Amino acid sequence: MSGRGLFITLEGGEGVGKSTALAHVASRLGDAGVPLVTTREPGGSALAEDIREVLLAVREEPVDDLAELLLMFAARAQHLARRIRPALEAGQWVLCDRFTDATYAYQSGGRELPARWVQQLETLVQGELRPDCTLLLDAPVTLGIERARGRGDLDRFEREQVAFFERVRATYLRLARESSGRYRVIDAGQPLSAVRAQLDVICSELLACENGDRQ
Ligand SMILES: Nc1ncnc2c1ncn2[C@@H]1O[C@H](COP(=O)(O)OP(=O)(O)OP(=O)(O)O)[C@@H](O)[C@H]1O
Ligand SMILES: Cc1cn([C@H]2C[C@H](O)[C@@H](COP(=O)(O)O)O2)c(=O)[nH]c1=O
Repeated sequence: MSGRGLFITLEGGEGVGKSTALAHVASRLGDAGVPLVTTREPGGSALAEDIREVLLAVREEPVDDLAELLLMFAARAQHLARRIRPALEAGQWVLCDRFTDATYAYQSGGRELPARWVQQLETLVQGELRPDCTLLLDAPVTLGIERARGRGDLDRFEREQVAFFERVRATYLRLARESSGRYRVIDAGQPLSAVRAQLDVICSELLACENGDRQ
């Protein structure tokens, strides 16, 4: 494949099914012969995974909101330098579980930090790079929390109040309306078979676009 690979991100609140969806999309694209890197944020490189541990750990000392925002972007800078940019430049597709839209949703929406701080850091850390396509898995907050709780111990974010997650969800839905060309919203409250069917349609569209570009 020539040229830069596609950069696809998966977003959504807690427990909506992003990891499950990512595995399905990766398998569909892999079957179609797409050279693919799957990864996640915060994390995706050794150092960024260390920062993830720091961010998700439940601790006595309250975490300052600005410190949290800066740690998210520190992890992202490393992830971009070590994994995402090299893969895209080599023509591979990158499928990433969360990216900067999560920072808008959680640190600006959830924590209520100014969105312009996120924008400034986005420009500094990413330059022009933005996802080509973002799959937003959307479901009622209580459903996602129920699914997340079914998995056991809760991390520092999963322990937030319902009102926090309602702000996260509202921010994601606003981003999807404002960037409707890039976003595909999936009703993640449906049974897995229906979610998979929606994902299959999106994969076919992405593959058709990419094949069209190459002809
Ligand atoms: N559409 C669905 N219907 C029912 N259960 C689902 C559905 N999608 C995912 N699940 C289940 O819900 C749980 C959470 O799914 P998953 O880990 O994929 O969510 P996630 O969005 O990646 O969560 P988190 O962001 O909290 O890590 C898993 O047990 C998964 O099997
Ligand atoms: C990238 C990013 C993530 N978060 C939060 C959102 C989640 O609660 C955790 C990551 O864990 P998950 O397994 O993906 O659910 O981190 C955030 O607050 N801001 C971000 O930019």
